[in-house]
Amino acid sequence: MTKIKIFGLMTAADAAIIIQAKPDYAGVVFAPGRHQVNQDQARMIRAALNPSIPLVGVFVATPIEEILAIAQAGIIQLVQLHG
Ligand SMILES: O=C(O)c1ccccc1N[C@@H]1O[C@H](COP(=O)(O)O)[C@@H](O)[C@H]1O
Repeated sequence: MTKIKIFGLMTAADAAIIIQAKPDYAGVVFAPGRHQVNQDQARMIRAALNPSIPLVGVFVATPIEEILAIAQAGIIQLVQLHG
């Protein structure tokens, strides 16, 4: 079954729009680039999202301890290791 992820959320306002689209997943990018967010931004996005939409964190060459800390804080529900 096809699943849809909308990624690149950067603000709580983005999350409010995403809720209406009802994707299977939403994604935030912690890797450097134009979509990059920090933990505080990601926490606000998580809080603004519908709880039924899992938030995926995209990481590139990030120390596992940092990824685990973000996941264990409940900011993201899934980890995407990119590259
Ligand atoms: O989109 C980004 O800014 C980004 C930056 C660094 C790593 C991953 C990024 N996005 C994620 O990668 C996929 C797209 O991958 P590809 O371009 O097809 O290789 C996208 O779905 C985001 O999850």
